[in-house]
Amino acid sequence: MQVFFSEEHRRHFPQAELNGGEFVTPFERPSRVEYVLARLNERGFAPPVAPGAPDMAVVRGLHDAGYLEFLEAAWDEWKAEGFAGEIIAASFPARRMQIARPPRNIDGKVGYYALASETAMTGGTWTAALSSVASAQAAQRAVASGARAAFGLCRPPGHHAASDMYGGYCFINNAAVVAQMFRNDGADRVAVLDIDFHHGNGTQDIFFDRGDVFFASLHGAPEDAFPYFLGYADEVGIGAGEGATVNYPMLPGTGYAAWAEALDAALARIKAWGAETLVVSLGVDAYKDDPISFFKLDSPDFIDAGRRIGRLGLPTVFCMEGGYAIEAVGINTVNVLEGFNDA
Ligand SMILES: NCCCNCCCCCS
Ligand SMILES: [Zn+2]
Repeated sequence: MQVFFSEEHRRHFPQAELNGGEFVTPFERPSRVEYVLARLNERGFAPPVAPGAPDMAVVRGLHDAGYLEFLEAAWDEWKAEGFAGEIIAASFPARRMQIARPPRNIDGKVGYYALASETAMTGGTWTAALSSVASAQAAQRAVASGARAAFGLCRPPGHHAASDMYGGYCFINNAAVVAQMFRNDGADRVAVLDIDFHHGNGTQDIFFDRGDVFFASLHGAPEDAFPYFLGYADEVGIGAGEGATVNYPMLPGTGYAAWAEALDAALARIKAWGAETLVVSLGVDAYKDDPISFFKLDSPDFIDAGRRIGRLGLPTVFCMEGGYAIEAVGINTVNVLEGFNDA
């Protein structure tokens, strides 16, 4: 399985994340991918290939133009406003306010486009996000050219990014871009399976009213887990998309047996729906020692999960999402890939 990865991810490393009223070292940090790279090498994967420039046409087809302009210009505008720190959202369009009118002021614009305050942006975030989606796109092209599967070692992740929202460490929705590329290549039905601990609110939102891309997510129940405000089991899609979204929210302490039941249910739905290609939002923060999650999967469970996904028998692109138990993120991520390869 070919891996695609860009060193440009390093341009995104905020100095702080707001967590529990403190500024801490961001959980989503560059060393995460170093552990994945080391494990890939240890397990004999071919050296990762650096992607070329991103194909912005498909990115623009999924993300709002104003949002992309905001992401690209934010740092300069933030600095021009005289702010000394990194970009952190502080004012949000809350209930019964004007939620569809972006302010002119950059502080207001940041809050308009952000879904949470934990995700800081720096002068290198935009470039890093472009390199991340370029890795995902290169993985899609490898599969579109005949490979059974490929892995976009994407950093920053993407599944929380909606067409016009960033947060949860995400800016451009890599998995959604890959799904759209499969559609553009002629696949009538594409499925996205999100096994990250956190609900892929951005991916769901992008495809919620579409009947050509199926979205299935296993995640911490929104009552208890970020992103909190999406991911309920009664969210099934609207309009042409009705029946093309399925959510499996699960409670704190969920172990692999129950999680695997949800995985099998999701895989059965994807198969019954008639998906021709599969995109996996590969987060491994369902791991028992993950610092910001509450499931209890152990490392061998990720091998079995990969095997179950592989048995679906679909051309598959894996996009790296979360996983914050830094010492284990490499083992757990590569375990999924190896389980898939063994299927
Ligand atoms: N400060 C702890 C809350 C975490 N909030 C963002 C989580 C994003 C996960 C991305 S996979
Ligand atoms: Zn996550």
